[in-house]
Parts: sequence; C-alpha cells; structure tokens
Amino acid sequence: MQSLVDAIREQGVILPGGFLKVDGLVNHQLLPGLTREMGVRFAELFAPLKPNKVLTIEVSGIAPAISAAMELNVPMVYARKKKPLTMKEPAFTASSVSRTKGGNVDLFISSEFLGPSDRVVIIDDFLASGGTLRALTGMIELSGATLLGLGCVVEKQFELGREFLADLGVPIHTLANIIRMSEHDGIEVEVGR
Ligand SMILES: O=P(O)(O)OC[C@H]1O[C@H](OP(=O)(O)OP(=O)(O)O)[C@H](O)[C@@H]1O
Ligand SMILES: O=c1[nH]c(=O)c2nc[nH]c2[nH]1
Repeated sequence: MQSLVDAIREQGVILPGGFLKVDGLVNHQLLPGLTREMGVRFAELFAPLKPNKVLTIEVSGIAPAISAAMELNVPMVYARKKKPLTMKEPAFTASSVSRTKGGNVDLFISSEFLGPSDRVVIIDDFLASGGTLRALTGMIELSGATLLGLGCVVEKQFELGREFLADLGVPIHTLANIIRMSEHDGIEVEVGR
C-alpha cells in the first residue's frame, strides 16, 4: 500500500531496541482515510477465502481489523488482555508477550464469539517475531474454528515472523514491509507482500 509506505517514510521514527514508532497513523492517532484504505486492501486480499469473521487483539489491532471487517461485512472479534466479569465461560486462553509494554499478557476470547463454524482471518498492526499471531492461532485451534489467513499492517521482515508462522500453511499478507532500519541509515520500507 503505497500511501502507507509514504506515511511511514514521512512519520516513522526509529527507537532504541529495534522499535518503529508510527503512533501518528497506527498506534495512538488513527487517520480515517488511511485506515479505510487498509481495510479495503485487506478485503481485496482475503475476500476470495470467504471468511465469516475477523479476529484481532486489543489494542492496536482493532482499527485495521474493524476496517477490514466493514469491507468484508463480517463480525470482528478482539482478544481481551484482561478477562472481564461479563465474559461467559468457557473462554479460550493463551499467553503472549507485549512487545511495547514488556511482560507476558494473558489473552481471552469467549466461546460465544469463536467456534467450529467460524472461518477466520486474523488482522493485526505489526508482524515482528510472530509470537502474538501464534498465540491467536492457538486460540483458533482450541475453538475448533478454521484459520484462513493472516494480515498485518506493518511487517518487520528482519524479525522473521513470516518464517516462524510458515508451518501454519495459510497466506500471510502485509501492507508495508520494513526491510531494515537503523538509527544510522534510517528506514528501508517497501510495499508489503
Ligand atoms: O510479532 P510480535 O513480535 O508478537 O509483535 C507484534 C505485536 O506487538 C504489538 O503488541 P503490543 O502488545 O506491544 O501492543 P499494543 O497494545 O499496541 O497492541 C503489536 O500490536 C502486535 O500485536
Ligand atoms: O509500535 C510498535 N513498533 C514496533 O516496532 C513493534 N514491533 C512489534 N510491535 C510493535 N509496535
């Protein structure tokens, strides 16, 4: 998605520890036009698989996921990082690592909203190590739903998440691909794959 690549070139900031800050378009402020375009692109890529649900994880996955779900006209479910008292048992659980806040997080999805009849595409903001997507796919497996594909707004190719997830045997689509980045040389980014 060229407009996303342009925005990353314009606004992306490299932080120590190998983090890319794109808070102005993905992780803090959201831009309606750009977010809508993400959804349109994901829908083009995944509609042929005929999903009936989009799954994501709070918090930064929600915007691109609802944008895609609106285009696909299917419900969007997000994994919660704290189990609310309104959540009916049984719930599917998994553990992942929060990359931006540190530490393990427990994830919860109610069996009310994910089950064997679901054909699911996962959408998230970042594909880095792939650990978060792996945790979500584990929950899909527990639920008996079918995983159709994975989509992320930004891929950090050098963290090898795509390779880590290859055994799932589903298409992985990203909208912008960070080939490499360093505080010295800047951000090398191209349209996703
Ligand atoms: O591929 P990985 O190495 O798992 O990294 C990607 C994950 O890291 C971030 O989550 P985080 O919990 O840090 O942030 P958020 O609260 O903004 O969603 C991001 O939102 C992805 O879910
Ligand atoms: O804002 C973010 N920047 C990153 O580089 C990153 N990697 C995983 N998750 C991330 N979130």
